[in-house]
Amino acid sequence: MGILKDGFKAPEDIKALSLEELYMLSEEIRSFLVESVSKTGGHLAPNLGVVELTVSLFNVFDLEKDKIIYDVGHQSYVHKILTGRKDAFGTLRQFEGLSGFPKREESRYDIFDTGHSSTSISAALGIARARDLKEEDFQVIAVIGDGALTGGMAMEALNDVGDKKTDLIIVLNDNQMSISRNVGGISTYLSQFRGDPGYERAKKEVQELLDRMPLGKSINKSVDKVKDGIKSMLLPGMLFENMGLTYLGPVDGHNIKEMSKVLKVARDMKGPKLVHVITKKGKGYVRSEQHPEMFHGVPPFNTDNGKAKAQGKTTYSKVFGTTLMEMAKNNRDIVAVVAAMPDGTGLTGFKELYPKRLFDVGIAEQHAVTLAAGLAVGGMKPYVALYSTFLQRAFDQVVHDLCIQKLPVTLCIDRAGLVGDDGETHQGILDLSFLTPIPNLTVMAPKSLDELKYMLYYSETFPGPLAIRYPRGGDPEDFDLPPLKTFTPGKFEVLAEGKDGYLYATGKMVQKGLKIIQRLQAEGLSFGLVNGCFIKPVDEALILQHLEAGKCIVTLEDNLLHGGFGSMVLEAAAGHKKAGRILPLGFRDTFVVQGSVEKLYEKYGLGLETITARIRKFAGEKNE
Ligand SMILES: Cc1ncc(C[n+]2csc(CCOP(=O)(O)OP(=O)(O)O)c2C)c(N)n1
Ligand SMILES: CC(=O)[C@@H](O)[C@H](O)COP(=O)(O)O
Ligand SMILES: [Mg+2]
Repeated sequence: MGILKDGFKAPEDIKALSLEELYMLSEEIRSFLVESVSKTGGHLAPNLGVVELTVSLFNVFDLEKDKIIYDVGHQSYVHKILTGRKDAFGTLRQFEGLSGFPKREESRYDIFDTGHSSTSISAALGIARARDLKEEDFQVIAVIGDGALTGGMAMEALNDVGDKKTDLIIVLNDNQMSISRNVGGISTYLSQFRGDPGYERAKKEVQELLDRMPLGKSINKSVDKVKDGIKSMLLPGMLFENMGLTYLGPVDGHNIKEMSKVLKVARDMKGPKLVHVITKKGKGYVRSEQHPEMFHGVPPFNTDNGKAKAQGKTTYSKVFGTTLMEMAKNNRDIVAVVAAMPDGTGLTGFKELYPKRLFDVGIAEQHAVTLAAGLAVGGMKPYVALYSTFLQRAFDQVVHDLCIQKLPVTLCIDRAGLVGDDGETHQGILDLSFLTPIPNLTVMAPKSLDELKYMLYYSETFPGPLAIRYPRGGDPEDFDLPPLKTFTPGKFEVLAEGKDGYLYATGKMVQKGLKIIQRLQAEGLSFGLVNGCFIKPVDEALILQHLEAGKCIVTLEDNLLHGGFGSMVLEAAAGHKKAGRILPLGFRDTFVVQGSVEKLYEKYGLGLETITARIRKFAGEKNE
């Protein structure tokens, strides 16, 4: 009889379970996760790794009052299962279904919405300080991975927490993995404490020796310094201790008894504490244990062989990676910078071929951009590959470090537009809005996979900061417009002429635009199609030419309207007497929820039918 299945009304019930039952429950959760995520897709390996850790947290803390904040939140599935949401897993990451991240709107047990990395300690600290000011009584726990700990925000928060001695528990889930293998000094530092028996013995002996040594009062100060130095080298967690936190661990995160013991110590101790937990990402399913990076986030897959159910097609990320490799062969100045996502951005091949010319900086988008600026000053030709949503972190670096100095860095903005399943936190619909106002920055978007290749070739000799944005996934098979091969800033590509008006589309919206003008044609409306390959600068001459000829213009983009492509076209036409004949189409002042991309276009008024109807109506309206 399964614990998860029968009469289990977690989270309160967990405390009534014996140790043996807690392990049984963990196994049931694990099987459920593999079965369920194999059908829906989702973040499997991160969750398999935190099963016992989460069960232990529920075993020790009182979820009716204590507050757990999950960093990134991609590992919150176990928490969701234990807080009454198991039956909703069939809808995971689908439209109107269960979110893949903690959502305050979804459950009172979800304390803080996450999705982007390294926010948990700051948020937890804020909640803890509010608690203290209001003289309330509950525990606050931030659960953060070793990857997320590399993010600047986490470091800023650690600096603060230790200084003010706020009561808080940080559970550091150390699995030596970000999405790929974790990188950097923090990761190396943490790995020293992993169960090397020689190290453990030496550490014990040194500790005993140090304990026997007299204290500073009776002996000169330099002995104390030597003692501290030796301690820093050999005692685990001295980095955190020196920052004012009490370090507890390392503890085996799959051992519920040990975990519960250490968590109780942390619970009952005052001040900021860091519990260092060692786990195995992907634990319990052989394929994800062997390839945690492949099972970090997965599409639906076959549990027998771990293979994805749908065929993988050529993606923009892949074209970016292979083109950059090809360019790098003949240009030794080309270097790539990536923030913990070499696989997602298509740079794995580049990393293997040119390990010295690929800088994976960890989850550190701000640093990535300024590092690239420095590389450019040093005479290199840097390409920074970031997802649109994560570039949001580095706005000031793009302004202050790239654009004021006009440095020839190319920002390769992946996952621009809708990404679908990850929802509000991950949709790439803001980049045009925050990039277009930045002086000295040129912004481009290819209409197809092939065109991305030529834009990258173009970027090689581009003299200043350049951003190229492209979407998640690839092109539909039936799209076969030839790529534009040469580019002039501020010059659009006219793909079809129209008698009644023009549809100006940018990026992959050109593909949709083609279908729309064909539909309009069938209804007797003649609309031309323009590829807005430059979002900044726009083709002012063409815009004015069309307006002067009495044509209406409809713009189409997968970005917010404010500050986006349509906004740029409107601005170019501002003051012109026919400026009223422009209809901008995109996302209007909204965050876009989770769901399949096509479903979301429908919901937000950008489905084929809706756009066609809107253009029909607009074209039918009289000129002022
Ligand atoms: C600001 C930001 N950059 C990048 C990502 C993409 N991302 C999601 S999870 C992850 C790895 C996190 O590693 P870790 O915190 O150790 O968690 P694990 O998956 O190992 O459990 C990355 C890079 C993100 N969510 N937010
Ligand atoms: C949680 C997170 O931020 C990433 O794992 C993200 O979900 C990856 O998205 P892609 O699947 O588009 O690479
Ligand atoms: Mg990790």
